[in-house]
Parts: sequence; structure tokens; C-alpha cells
Amino acid sequence: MTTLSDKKPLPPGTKLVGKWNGKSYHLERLLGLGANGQVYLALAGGRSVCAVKIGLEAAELQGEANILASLNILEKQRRPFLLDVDDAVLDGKDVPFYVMRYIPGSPVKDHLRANGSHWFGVIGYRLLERLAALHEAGWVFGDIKSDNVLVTDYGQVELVDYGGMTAKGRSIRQFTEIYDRGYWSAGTRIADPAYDWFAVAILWLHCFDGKRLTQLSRTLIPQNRHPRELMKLVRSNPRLKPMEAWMDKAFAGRFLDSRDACANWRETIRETHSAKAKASQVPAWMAGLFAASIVLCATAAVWLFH
Ligand SMILES: Nc1ncnc2c1ncn2[C@@H]1O[C@H](COP(=O)(O)OP(=O)(O)OP(=O)(O)O)[C@@H](O)[C@H]1O
Repeated sequence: MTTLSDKKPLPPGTKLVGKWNGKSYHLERLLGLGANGQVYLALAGGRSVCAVKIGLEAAELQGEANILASLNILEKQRRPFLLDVDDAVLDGKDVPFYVMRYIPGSPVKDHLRANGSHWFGVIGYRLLERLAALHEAGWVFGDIKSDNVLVTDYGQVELVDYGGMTAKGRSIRQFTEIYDRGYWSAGTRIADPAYDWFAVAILWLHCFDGKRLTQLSRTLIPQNRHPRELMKLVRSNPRLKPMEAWMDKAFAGRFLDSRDACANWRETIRETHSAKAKASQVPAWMAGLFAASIVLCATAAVWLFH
């Protein structure tokens, strides 16, 4: 019997037939199990690949679908993300679902682990660009975390789970504690672009220093949770230390706007790269000394064997 319980995934091959739009979806495998529902890789009409989110809470799912529908309208130049919204009958019960474009990527933390941490410069820039576009359209993403930032094999960055997306000025709809600036006494939970910048800075700490970040959140009493504690981690991490100035601004919400956050990111990455390139260059005096020693050796060899 096929039932939708909050934790148990539906078996592969389950067919959902939309009650209102009549479209059918074959569930292939579970992509993610979250607090608000289950996301499956599916085949629409038996052919095209898509992602289906089945909700346990109809109102919550409808809220997400409404946000995605307005995003489709706002971002006409992008391929639509929301493809269908409907109900299906499973085991005699109405189950609400919506269908999205499938993003063939992995969470940013996994991507960096598999492909190398040097990717984080370009991924970070693309993520900030995506956020800047949302901010300019009047939205704040809200629930930035590794699972919701998918990176494709070609390094494209896509956001998933728009359940936290909130209009500027409203209370953040959905967030993850450790990424939340309210939790770290760094500001309110009122949606503004700085809310997302803060979460992006936490994302890099989570990717490169996850253990110490978790440890910090477990051991600090609430009164002592503060960005200065996060900055101590940044300064003592060789990967993040070069990004110190950017991270500090992101924690304090001190960029002019999201384009400024992007430009600052690019500049910091560029400076880090040129500093590394300089450090790896062999100084001229050392190269000269090396050349002279070769000449000396060659002369000695000729003299010995003559
Ligand atoms: N369009 C998509 N394409 C590919 N994978 C997706 C897509 N949408 C969601 N996923 C995967 O499914 C996971 C769970 O989806 P989602 O975050 O929407 O559920 P949720 O119930 O809101 O979860 P959470 O409790 O983490 O907020 C995501 O973290 C992501 O890995």
C-alpha cells in the first residue's frame, strides 16, 4: 500500500496523477527529505525529468508554490522553475504536490569536497550574483544552507527550496538555526539583503570549518553567541583567513548592496590569487645562484676529466 508518512519515502515507480491538471509523474527516487516534505526525481508523462515536492502541510506547500509562481513571472528571462501544482490521490487521501525543474547538482559542501576547494571563489561569486538578482526583485532567500545551494558539474549555482523566500521587510519565513543572524545576535529576522549575506558567510564556515562551527554553537551560551566568535574561527582557518575582510563585512551587514558584496568578493579572490602567485615565484637572486652553481659544476667536471 502506498502511503505518505512524514519520514518513510514512497517506493520508486509510484505514480502521481494530478487531479486538476491531469498530468502524470513517475517517482524515480528520493532526492531529499526535509521538514516540509519529500522531494523526488520523477519523469513527467514518462519522459522529461523533473523534481516533485510532496507536502505534508497543504498550506505550507501552497505558500511555497505561490512564491515560485511569482518568481516565474518576475524572472521571465530565466527558464521557469515551477512547472505544475496539483493534488494526487494516494491511498484514498489527497496529497498536495508541486513540480519543479530538476537541478542536476550536489550541495555546495559535497561539491567542494569532490572537486576541490579552489572552486569556492567562482561558486561564491555566482551565488552572490543569484542572490543580488533576487534582492533586486524585492526578495530575500532566507534559508541559505549547503543543502539548498546546488552546484552542477559545470560549476553552475542554483538555489532550491524557496520555502524561506520572504519579501523584503517581512519576517523571515523559514531558516536554519546555525545560519540565522538572529541566533548569533547579529541582527533581526526581518528580511533584508544583509540577512542572506550573513548566511553566505556562515555557509563558507560550514564548508571549511564545519566541525568547529558546530562545536561553537553547542558550547556557547546564548548571551555569548556573537559574530566576533565566528571571526575567531575565520582568522584561524588557513582557507578563510584571506577572506577575513569580506567575512567581517558580511557578518556585520556592511556592504552597500548585493552588487557591492559581489564586487568585494571578486576583488578579494583576485588579491588572494595574485598573493599566492607572487609567493610561489622563485626570487631572481635564487634563480641566479642556481644558474651559477650549474655553470660551476659543469666547469669542474670538464676540468676533472680532462
Ligand atoms: N529542484 C530540485 N532539483 C534537485 N534537487 C532538489 C530540488 N529541490 C529540492 N531538492 C533536494 O531535496 C532536498 C529537500 O528539498 P527541500 O529543501 O525543498 O525540502 P524541505 O522539506 O523544505 O527541506 P528542509 O527541511 O531542509 O527545509 C534539497 O535539500 C535538495 O537536496
